[in-house]
Amino acid sequence: MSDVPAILSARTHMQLPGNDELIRTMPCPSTTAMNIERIREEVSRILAREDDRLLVIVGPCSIHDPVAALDYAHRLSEIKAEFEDTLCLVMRTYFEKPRTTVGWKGFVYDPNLDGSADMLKGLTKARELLLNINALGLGAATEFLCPLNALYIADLISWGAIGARTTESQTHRELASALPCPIGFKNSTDGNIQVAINAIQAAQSQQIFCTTIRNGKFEAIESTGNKSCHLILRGGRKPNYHPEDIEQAISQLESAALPSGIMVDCSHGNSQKIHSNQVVVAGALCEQISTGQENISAVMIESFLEEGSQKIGAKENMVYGQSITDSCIGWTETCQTLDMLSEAVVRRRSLFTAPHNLEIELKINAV
Ligand SMILES: O=C[C@H](O)[C@H](O)COP(=O)(O)O
Ligand SMILES: C=C(OP(=O)(O)O)C(=O)O
Repeated sequence: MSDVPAILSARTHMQLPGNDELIRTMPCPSTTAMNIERIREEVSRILAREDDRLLVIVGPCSIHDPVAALDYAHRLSEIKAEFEDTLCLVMRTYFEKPRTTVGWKGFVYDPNLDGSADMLKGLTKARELLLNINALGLGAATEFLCPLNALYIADLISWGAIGARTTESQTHRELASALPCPIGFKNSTDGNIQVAINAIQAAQSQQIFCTTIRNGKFEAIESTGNKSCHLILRGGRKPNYHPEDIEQAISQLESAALPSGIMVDCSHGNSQKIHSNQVVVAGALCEQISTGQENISAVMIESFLEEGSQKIGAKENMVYGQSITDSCIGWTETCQTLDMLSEAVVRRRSLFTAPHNLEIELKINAV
């Protein structure tokens, strides 16, 4: 007979190691840790508008196949240097998916895609993939959804999101207040941006909350407060990437005395979940950036090797490098979109620097 009182109506699915135990067996090498720290600082500076480049969080809607994800990471790291002067590229590596009702909850929950829910494998393979991606010198971005799962990977993340469905959650704001990387809060699914602004204020503050970080034991911890938090406009009932939406967001941020560097998500409510619309949204952002909109500091793009999406099916029938959650733009459109964003940054820069030959700068960047 168990001496533990029945607290939850649940039974053990599988035992998991503590986060510190997994990290001890799969440590982050010190050179990688230093690089992650450097990328976090770069990202923070861009969001604080101390660096006029654009942060671009780009990659699949979700990770489901680590081989295809690493393949994508190789491609991204190869073109990263080309854009270094205008764009800071960080790869989306989303291992957990928030669901409107139910559905596949992501790689850490179900890496075999068959409902067997081998979370030990999911957490281990997620960490392995992050170590491999970071070893390429490429930063990784993720959505922090389960506050406990976060503890297994947060040391390998350069930028994190709190999603539209959890921005209003106190638990997530507490977690964000302790996370070691810049965090973006999305507006809610109906388009309310005030909840994200409230979240930024909460996450910037010191918070005391319960978690486990050592030997699987729980403790109350006191966070420092995360000063590098920002707003993500992801659209809602209607898109919110137009100039008047950006102005409205700036005014609400300024009223709350918060820094006004904004990320715009080209997908989700802004694309109305039609992947090709992401290019249209990016084009509209480029128009604003080129004409001097300085508050657009970052964009998010859902992109994978192949455009579109597919349903989970028999392994042999699945398309390599295609999303199994929201549909993504493909690699060719991704490169074209990055070119367009880069050019917009050059044009914006030219508006704020001493007169010079813009055409020459654009040519130099294109080489
Ligand atoms: O980004 C992915 C999805 O938009 C998010 O997980 C919600 O998906 P769902 O509405 O299909 O559950
Ligand atoms: C789920 C996501 O976004 P949102 O929270 O905006 O729906 C996402 O970026 O994968």
